[in-house]
Amino acid sequence: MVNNQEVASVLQKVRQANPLVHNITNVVVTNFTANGLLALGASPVMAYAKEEVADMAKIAGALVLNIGTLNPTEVEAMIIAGKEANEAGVPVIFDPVGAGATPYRTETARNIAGAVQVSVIRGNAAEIANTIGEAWAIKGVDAGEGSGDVVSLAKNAAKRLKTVVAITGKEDVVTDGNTTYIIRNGHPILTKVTGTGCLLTSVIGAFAAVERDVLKAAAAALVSYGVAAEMAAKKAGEQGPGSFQIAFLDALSRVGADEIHQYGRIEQGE
Ligand SMILES: Nc1ncnc2c1ncn2[C@@H]1O[C@H](COP(=O)(O)OP(=O)(O)OP(=O)(O)O)[C@@H](O)[C@H]1O
Ligand SMILES: Cc1ncsc1CCO
Ligand SMILES: [Mg+2]
Repeated sequence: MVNNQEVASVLQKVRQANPLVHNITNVVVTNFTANGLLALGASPVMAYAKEEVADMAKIAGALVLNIGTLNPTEVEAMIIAGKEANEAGVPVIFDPVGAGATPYRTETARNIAGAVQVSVIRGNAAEIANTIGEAWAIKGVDAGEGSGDVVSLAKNAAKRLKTVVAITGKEDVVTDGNTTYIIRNGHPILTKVTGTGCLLTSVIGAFAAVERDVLKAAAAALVSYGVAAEMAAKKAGEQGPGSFQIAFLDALSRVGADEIHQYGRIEQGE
């Protein structure tokens, strides 16, 4: 059972270990992702060339693959890096950005999930549904009243892909198919800053680099990230998304055991 105490302890391990996180990510969020990982206490690197991704991936603590602005050259590099990470026992975290939006994206998400053993896949409900080829009604995306559906979707995806699945939104659901946690942290203003989902995927990478129990690592990342967002929203949310983005980077560097114990809202689901 992952509780706030365990969340705080994995967060502390990230700060102590300063893990190297290799990101092959999209051009929109690159800088924000690097700064977010630095603020948290991890060590980001972006490397894309197929000539070097295998060498980088095998020395990293985690590899993050994100198809937000995909192209064939980059996808080829992602698969090379992913396979090398698998060989080296480096956890691979996958963000199927926009799966379902175009056939190329959907196919690529499925190809990557098939070719690489992914430790965690993180996306919104529509992206996860499209990655496993399940129909998904938009009205179920807001986890409010539809959270039961999100839980079943997450469990199905975990069983089909044999991986931990994190579906984020108003509430976050994370499951390995057997054990499920619901996290009720975060703030709606996160949806007004681009790349907050992508940075979260990389933050899961930092946590997975220091904690072998992948479900625990992912749950701890979701709680820490959501609590940091609440701290930032309190400080700067009223001023708007620009101030919030900066306050959020600050909060990622400040969030610690005290805040996790005070604000962390994680519970075990069915
Ligand atoms: N309505 C909401 N209330 C509180 N937190 C939210 C809400 N919507 C999203 N979040 C939080 O925002 C973060 C990003 O999740 P989201 O589901 O928006 O990712 P995403 O769709 O991949 O985003 P993007 O592609 O824009 O980066 C998560 O921490 C999630 O919990
Ligand atoms: C806006 C946007 N377009 C492709 S990726 C991206 C960043 C959010 O994932
Ligand atoms: Mg996203």
